[in-house]
Amino acid sequence: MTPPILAVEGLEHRYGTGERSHQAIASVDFELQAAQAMSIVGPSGAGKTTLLRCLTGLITPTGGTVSFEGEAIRGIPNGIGVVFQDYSRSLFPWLSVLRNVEFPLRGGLGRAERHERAREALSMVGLSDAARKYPWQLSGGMQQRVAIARALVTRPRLLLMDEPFASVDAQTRADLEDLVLTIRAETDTSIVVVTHDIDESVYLADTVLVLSGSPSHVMATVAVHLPYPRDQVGTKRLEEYLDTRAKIYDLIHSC
Ligand SMILES: Nc1ncnc2c1ncn2[C@@H]1O[C@H](COP(=O)(O)OP(=O)(O)OP(=O)(O)O)[C@@H](O)[C@H]1O
Repeated sequence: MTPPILAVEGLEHRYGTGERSHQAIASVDFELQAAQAMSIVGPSGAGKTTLLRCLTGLITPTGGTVSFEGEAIRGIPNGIGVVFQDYSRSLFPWLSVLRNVEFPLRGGLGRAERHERAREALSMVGLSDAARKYPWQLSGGMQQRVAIARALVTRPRLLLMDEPFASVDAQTRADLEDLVLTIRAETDTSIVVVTHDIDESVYLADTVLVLSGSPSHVMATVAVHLPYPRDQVGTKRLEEYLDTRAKIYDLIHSC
């Protein structure tokens, strides 16, 4: 049987040691099957970013395991792409957009293939015309598209995103959410997105993992039974959308 793309078992994380240490995650378990999308929500300080960092291998959890395609992870595994909230700090201002997107391929492929893959990723995020520009010449939403292209350039099987659209305006945010749905439809990439936004959590995912307050555990795993393709107006009018949203809101506010 094919293992889940992501399996998290008994994950706990404590920052520091001794009296001044802080238990951020008490115990978290979940699985994500290939080609599925999951959102992670929870009250502020619940440990969402900590959890995502454990999934990327950037933090080694103090307990439990994270497995990617059946293998326990240590460090960022090949096959995972990551997008952070703060695009302005994650892009290199001295490199053109094309070179930023190519960056994860350095040392691997030949130059022509790197260019081709970067151009393909830029086309996927609708930025083919910006290849020669520099990040600081682009709007915030465009910079975040570049960050997404850079995460996609390695053709990851799993895309992890931490509050990816928290720093852009509402219209740009809606456009970027739709971009994520398009990427998923076109590439079958599995997705985990951490968000503060309950609407976004429902709109983007097949499952919403609701964390309790810190130190966190999983309060509920809510299935989202909304049809694809989704759209910002029609989907958000559906009764299933409104009910799921209300359920998650109640869960978070009962913490
Ligand atoms: N490097 C660190 N050292 C010590 N404590 C930390 C560290 N990073 C986070 N914490 C603490 O761990 C807890 C969880 O933080 P985390 O950022 O993961 O939560 P979050 O759910 O992402 O928060 P928010 O929704 O406000 O972004 C918080 O109490 C935070 O203060």
